Order: sequence, then C-alpha cells, then structure tokens
Amino acid sequence: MVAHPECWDMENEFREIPDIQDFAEEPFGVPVGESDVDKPCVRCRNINVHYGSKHAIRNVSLDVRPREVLSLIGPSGCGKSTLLRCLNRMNDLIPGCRVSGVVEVNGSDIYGREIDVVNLRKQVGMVFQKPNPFPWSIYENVAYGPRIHGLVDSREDLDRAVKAALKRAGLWQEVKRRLDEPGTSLSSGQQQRLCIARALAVKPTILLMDEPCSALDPIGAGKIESLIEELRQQLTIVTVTHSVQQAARVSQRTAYFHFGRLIEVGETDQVLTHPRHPLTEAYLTGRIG
Ligand SMILES: Nc1ncnc2c1ncn2[C@@H]1O[C@H](COP(=O)(O)OP(=O)(O)OP(=O)(O)O)[C@@H](O)[C@H]1O
Repeated sequence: MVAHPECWDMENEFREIPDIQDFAEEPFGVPVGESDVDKPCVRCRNINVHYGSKHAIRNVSLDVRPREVLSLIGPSGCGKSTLLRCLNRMNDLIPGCRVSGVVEVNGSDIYGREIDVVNLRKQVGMVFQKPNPFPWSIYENVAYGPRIHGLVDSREDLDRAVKAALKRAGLWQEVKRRLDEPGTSLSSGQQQRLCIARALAVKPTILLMDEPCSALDPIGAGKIESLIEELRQQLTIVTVTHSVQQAARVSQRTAYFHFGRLIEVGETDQVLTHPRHPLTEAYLTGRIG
C-alpha cells in the first residue's frame, strides 16, 4: 500500500491508494453513477459482461442524461468499448460474450424478450473508430437505413432524407455534386462524417461513438468534435475517448473506468480537475496508462 497524499483526505475510505494491481480482482466500494440523474435516457444497473471466463465489466451502474455528451475514459482494456456496446446490444454479435444486469433505453429494458434488436439499433446508432462506409455510393450509404426501415415513401422523400442527414453531419456542401461517387473515395474525416450521416438518417435518439476521432488527422478530428457539439442539441451522445483533452472539449459529464469497474462519474470539469478517486487522479497524471 502507498501512503495517501493529504490532498485526498476527503473520505476515510480514500485515505490510502492501494497498489493498482489490488484493484484487479478485489471488489471495493466506489461511488456508482446512478446518483443525481433525473429521468435518464439510458439507465444501466449492475451490468456484468464476460467474454468466456474473462470478466470484462464488473457490476457497473450508470445513467445518461438526455442530450448530454458523456465521455467514457480509462486505460486500455478497462472495458469502455464493451460497456458502450451493451447500450445497443452490439455485444450480442460477439461469440462467447455474456451480458447480465439491466439496461433501459428511454424506459424500455433492451434485454427484454420482446425487444426488436434491429429497431433498438435504429434508436441507438453507432459510429466506430475506423470509418466503415459500405462499398457503395455516398448517396446509397445514407439511403440504406431509411429504405430498410421503411421511413420513406418515395424517391423524393429519400432524396430529402439523404440531404438532411448529410447536412446534419456537416458533409452536404462537400459532397452534393458527387453523390454517385463511392463513399470510399472520400477522405478519412469525410468518411467518418458519412458514417455519422448514415447513422443519423434513421433518426436515432442516442448515438454511441467508439473513439470516433482516433483514426483522423487533427483537422478531421476537429470537425467531428464540432459536430458532436451541434448534434447534442437534438441527441444524446456516449463517446469513448483516449484523449482527456477531447473529453474536456466535447462532454458535459465524464466516467472513468478501471479494470472493468466504474470508478467515478460526474461533471467533466469536476472529474478532470478535481477527481474524487485516487485512481482517476493517477490516470489523469499519467501514473496509469
Ligand atoms: N471479443 C473479445 N473476446 C475476448 N475478450 C475481449 C473481447 N473484446 C474485449 N475483450 C477483453 O475485455 C476487456 C475490455 O476490453 P474493451 O475493448 O472493452 O476495453 P477498452 O477500454 O475499450 O480498451 P481500448 O481502450 O484498448 O479500446 C479487455 O481485457 C479485452 O481484452
């Protein structure tokens, strides 16, 4: 055990920082994220995720407020992406992955028997680290969702839906004269905005973003960050990031994870500048990488 610095003398249980490895297997009492969120649009309770014998998420409870950006941060392998995938059942697609606990989205238990997973993923869209446009035209990438979900009645409706989604993703001006060109002909940053347009085209209420900027250059990343800020006017966004600076720029609240546990969650300013838990402090100061 390491002596606890005086500045942490906030609560008795935090007076000492155990060796980081002690946290790997031992349960310990940490504040969970169910505290002060009134009418959350996502409510997770006691989530556990196993990949075979690997216990990747440990008893996580976390709420997400409507129209906030919530950043999930923490060291590599702490379970950020795994937790994100719980929110639209993308983990269902991974062989050997078992999820237990409750996840409610807009009041519905998404692991309930009657849930239509295709409809759930329409409501809770996802954008991945590496832009992954379909091998089709720019237009067809965006048109696919509204078409398969039956959201449009005519070609004119579809054209309007495609244009609206590309505008919301901040891409319309750049692609309006090249809608028939392959999505893959765009730059990486544009491809990522195309993937965002594809997700937006089916009118989700929640967007999950798994390190959406990490494959992009600073200009492309900056555009995605600005877009996140704009989209928050209408959507809830949960994003995974390795960049504390990005969490500070884009999110209202931040959750810090460690070895599959939620260590603390709160207003981004508070978590990043006055963390309550020594592990969060250790991560932010580079003692855990
Ligand atoms: N498909 C899988 N099969 C087996 N184990 C997995 C799988 N996906 C993730 N894991 C394990 O689960 C744990 C959490 O992984 P996860 O990718 O969620 O963490 P992360 O915090 O998002 O990591 P990173 O920041 O490196 O992307 C890790 O130990 C990882 O090795």
